[in-house]
Amino acid sequence: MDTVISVDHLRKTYADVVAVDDVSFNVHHGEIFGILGANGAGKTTTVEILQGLRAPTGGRLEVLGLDPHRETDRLRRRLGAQLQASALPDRLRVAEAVRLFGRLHTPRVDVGATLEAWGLDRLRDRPFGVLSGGERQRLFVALALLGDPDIVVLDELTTGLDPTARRATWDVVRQVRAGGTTVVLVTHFMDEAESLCDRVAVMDGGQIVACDTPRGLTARLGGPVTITFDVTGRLDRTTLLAVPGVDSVTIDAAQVTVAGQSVAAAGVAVALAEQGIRPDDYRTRYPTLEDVFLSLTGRPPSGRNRT
Ligand SMILES: Nc1ncnc2c1ncn2[C@@H]1O[C@H](COP(=O)(O)OP(=O)(O)OP(=O)(O)O)[C@@H](O)[C@H]1O
Repeated sequence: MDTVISVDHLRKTYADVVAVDDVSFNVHHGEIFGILGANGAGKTTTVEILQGLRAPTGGRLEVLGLDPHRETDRLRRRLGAQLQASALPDRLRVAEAVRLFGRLHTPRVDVGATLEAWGLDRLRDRPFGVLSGGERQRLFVALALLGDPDIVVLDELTTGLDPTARRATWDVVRQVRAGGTTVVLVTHFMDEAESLCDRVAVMDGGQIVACDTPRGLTARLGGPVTITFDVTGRLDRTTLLAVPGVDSVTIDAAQVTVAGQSVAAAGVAVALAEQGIRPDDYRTRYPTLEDVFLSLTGRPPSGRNRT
């Protein structure tokens, strides 16, 4: 597995504020690597250092074998970053934006092919100022990908988008990965990290408190699977307790709650069927990244945007 970014004991202070505190991680070629955390966790500072926009106070880092602080110009050709909304004038048309930013790259950018690749051709004559939030983000991703960089950094790409536009933007990010570009995705949305990222670094108070695949994080830290259902007839509690992976069975009037490891989910359904019980409102709740965040930081995430 090729490492394209390596960060080792990175530290960044602003006067008495420790924004990034002894952070280490690697990003592999071709993955979507998420940096997840609440406001002020140190995410943006970390990715700004990766792009050479800020100097680290301490630690070592390499991006595509380059030192971002000392070899910024060489890195800029290989690392794309998303613009802020304020970077484009409202009257600039979509095709003009692609043409304008395309001039910064060699070889020349094929404007028509770029518009088509990102589903922007029907918007080509529309001024930036009238684009919807999702259309703007699609344009920003297209601009960040001009020049075919090896890595792209996307920071809070879906903030303020409605559920449909968010999902469409996720598809655009998957399209970026499918094209072979490594994505570093900064987000404070748990569901975004969970469904989009191959691996996630959870940041809190300037530190990385966990780094793994979303599934690895939830399996390790997310707590038990919970199965709830309603029954009207008699239920043999001991049979359910004997199901492999079941830790507890609680019966409260007609509602039954079973907690256990993920392996228990199928076993409980089978045990009920064997008892001839047809439960109502049968629900299985698997741990989510939100549970992981809670267990790591002791508080719920600030970025709630479940869809
Ligand atoms: N230029 C600066 N001067 C002083 N403190 C700063 C500066 N930039 C960031 N900070 C502080 O560093 C900490 C980390 O900020 P950072 O922007 O990296 O967090 P973040 O995780 O990206 O947050 P958000 O999701 O709100 O953007 C915060 O406490 C912030 O106030």
